[in-house]
Amino acid sequence: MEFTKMHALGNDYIIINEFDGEKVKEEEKAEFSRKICRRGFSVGADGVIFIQKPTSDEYDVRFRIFNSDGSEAEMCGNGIRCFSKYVYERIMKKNPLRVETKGGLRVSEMEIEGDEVKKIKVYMGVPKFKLKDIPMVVDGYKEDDEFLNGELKLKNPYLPKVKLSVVNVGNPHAVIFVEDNGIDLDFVREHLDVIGKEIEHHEAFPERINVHFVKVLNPNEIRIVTWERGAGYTTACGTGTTASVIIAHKLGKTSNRVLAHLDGGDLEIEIKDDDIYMIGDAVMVYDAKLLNIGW
Ligand SMILES: N[C@@H](CCC[C@H](N)C(=O)O)C(=O)O
Repeated sequence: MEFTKMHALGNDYIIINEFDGEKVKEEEKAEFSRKICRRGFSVGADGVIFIQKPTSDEYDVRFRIFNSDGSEAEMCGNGIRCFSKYVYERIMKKNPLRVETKGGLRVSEMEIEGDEVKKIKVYMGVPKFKLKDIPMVVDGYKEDDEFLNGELKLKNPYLPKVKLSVVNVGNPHAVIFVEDNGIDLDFVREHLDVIGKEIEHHEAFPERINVHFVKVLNPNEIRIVTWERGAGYTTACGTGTTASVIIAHKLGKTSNRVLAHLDGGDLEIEIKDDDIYMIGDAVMVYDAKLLNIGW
């Protein structure tokens, strides 16, 4: 099977082109993704992206994303930039590109030089804040309530409780401002695999959650360290950056245009009235043929 390895800010994906036909059977996609993402034993990646024909005329193309643990996510910001570049350069010269995702319609507008996509601006849909839309279940809150800088009890020995905010931008995110929790990003890095994992799997989140630790540097810049649902630590998360800026803006911490500094590089988020845009690039690393998926 042929595949392409791509990344955006070090968040790396295996792209499988199924536009002209299925290459991995539907019932095998989860197991296939888990195996092929295993670093050292197989190709290794944070996830797998399948390019498919859309299910209705409303869209040009369909985006599917599986995390490295085999779970299917609704959306992926870095992934959709990789996907859009691949689709434009190799499948259809459509710009803007209307993409069907499990999280709803996303529109990619590409900056082109020659035949190459240099920059991608993605319309990120309408964020949802109600607990029923995350989903989140927590004592004292009703399903139509929002959870903004609310307190959640934890069981790990390093951080017994955390103030966090939640938003769904297609997929669910918990945003934690370090300055509101009396911690810094060095502390976060030291204990990320314990604290990140605990929040991802917390009983308050029946579908698990992506977790982002954010430091506001000034109204136009933030720093983020991410723990992803289904993938653990990653160098960057596009939907997570979008979620972090939406929450920071809603809490009055930042302006409507923010440059986010992530471990893998920088990403720009713009809020224009109710519309949210993510602006960044993507890199095609190599094309290859899979000989042995590993185990
Ligand atoms: N890295 C992604 C998000 C991938 C999906 C996520 N782990 C989830 O399960 O929701 C991004 O760039 O947005």
